[in-house]
Amino acid sequence: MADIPFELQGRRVFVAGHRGMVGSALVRRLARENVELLTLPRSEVDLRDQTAVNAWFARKRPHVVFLAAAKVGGIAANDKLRAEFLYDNLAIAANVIHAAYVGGADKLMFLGSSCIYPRLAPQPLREDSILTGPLEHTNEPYAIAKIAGIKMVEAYRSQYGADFISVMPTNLYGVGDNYHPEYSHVVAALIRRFHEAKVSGAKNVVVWGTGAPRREFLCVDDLADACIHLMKTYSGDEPVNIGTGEDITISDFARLVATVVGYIGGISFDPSKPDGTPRKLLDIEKITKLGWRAVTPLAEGIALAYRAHLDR
Ligand SMILES: NC(=O)C1=CN([C@@H]2O[C@H](COP(=O)(O)OP(=O)(O)OC[C@H]3O[C@@H](n4cnc5c(N)ncnc54)[C@H](OP(=O)(O)O)[C@@H]3O)[C@@H](O)[C@H]2O)C=CC1
Ligand SMILES: C[C@H]1O[C@H](OP(=O)(O)OP(=O)(O)OC[C@H]2O[C@@H](n3cnc4c(=O)[nH]c(N)nc43)[C@H](O)[C@@H]2O)[C@@H](O)[C@@H](O)C1=O
Repeated sequence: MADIPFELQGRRVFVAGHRGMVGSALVRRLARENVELLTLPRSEVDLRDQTAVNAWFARKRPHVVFLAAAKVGGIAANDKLRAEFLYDNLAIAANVIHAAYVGGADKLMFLGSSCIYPRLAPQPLREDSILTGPLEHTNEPYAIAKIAGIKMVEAYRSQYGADFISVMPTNLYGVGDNYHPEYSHVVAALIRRFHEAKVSGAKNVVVWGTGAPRREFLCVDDLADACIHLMKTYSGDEPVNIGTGEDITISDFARLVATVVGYIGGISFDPSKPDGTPRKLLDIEKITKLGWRAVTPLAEGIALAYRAHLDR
């Protein structure tokens, strides 16, 4: 088992998914760590391809792996592309975790998600509530694949003594988010919709669902900082939640985004669209005790994400 604190300096660090929102934030944050960064475009190796993944790991032998590659999307993408969310995420997790073990990586971090917890688990969601009840239907395939990744990490730790860990980020937003009109998460969807309404002078913007669900939102640059902190300081079986410890209803959140964007028209709700999990607030006691907390206030983070969206 590696010593704590774990040194990143001078090591070959592979960020899987470096072009994504999380992976690119990790690359920005790692620029302060004096590491040898390894990245791998999907055009070169599709991480679902076991043979290609094994060959790449055998050649490059990364010391450290951040597994931030995944098939990712908002509630509609998860609900409609159920086969892809299950297959892609199972294959990516299985291939990368196993290849990191065979290739002798010193440490690996697997990124799960707050949606792995049971739909009606007690709030705030503690790490030990995993597998204590039924999952939310809209993202069950994604959650099952992520739970398989978490269990691989646990099993490779216990059987092989590999220093692999899992983290559970809450809902993320920020630079590099996906603004697909149907398949994005709520933050990007609302930034885009309110901006387009402001520009066109539309009188109303429709927000999906009832507006009643509660979500916790974390800026991706805070998440990247938490991942580096945990890579250096945490080595344990249980996943670690990464969040702010605060949540907000979707209706209040929609008003906040409208204010940040400068949209002054009406807002209505479409209850024919799914609400998803009623509430997802992470218990952050563990990461707080490990010495980390989020620093970006929500309104400030949304303003930052909006500016980045306009600059694209
Ligand atoms: N966004 C969120 O709100 C949350 C995200 N997470 C987790 O964080 C991680 C990153 O998410 P995020 O950055 O938002 O997602 P993105 O969709 O922004 O990025 C995903 C990355 O994975 C890569 N990828 C996907 N499939 C493959 C494949 N078959 N082969 C190679 N590369 C692939 C993509 O490559 P390409 O650029 O070529 O498409 C992209 O770089 C995921 O594990 C996700 O579960 C957890 C909680 C919340
Ligand atoms: C990160 C997490 O992301 C997914 O879960 P989710 O938390 O439900 O994510 P979401 O951002 O898509 O929605 C949050 C809430 O917001 C409401 N909502 C309103 N209006 C829009 C809207 O326009 N788009 C979207 N997407 N949602 C909207 C929406 O109805 C829901 O009540 C998981 O599938 C899973 O993949 C996962 O890990």
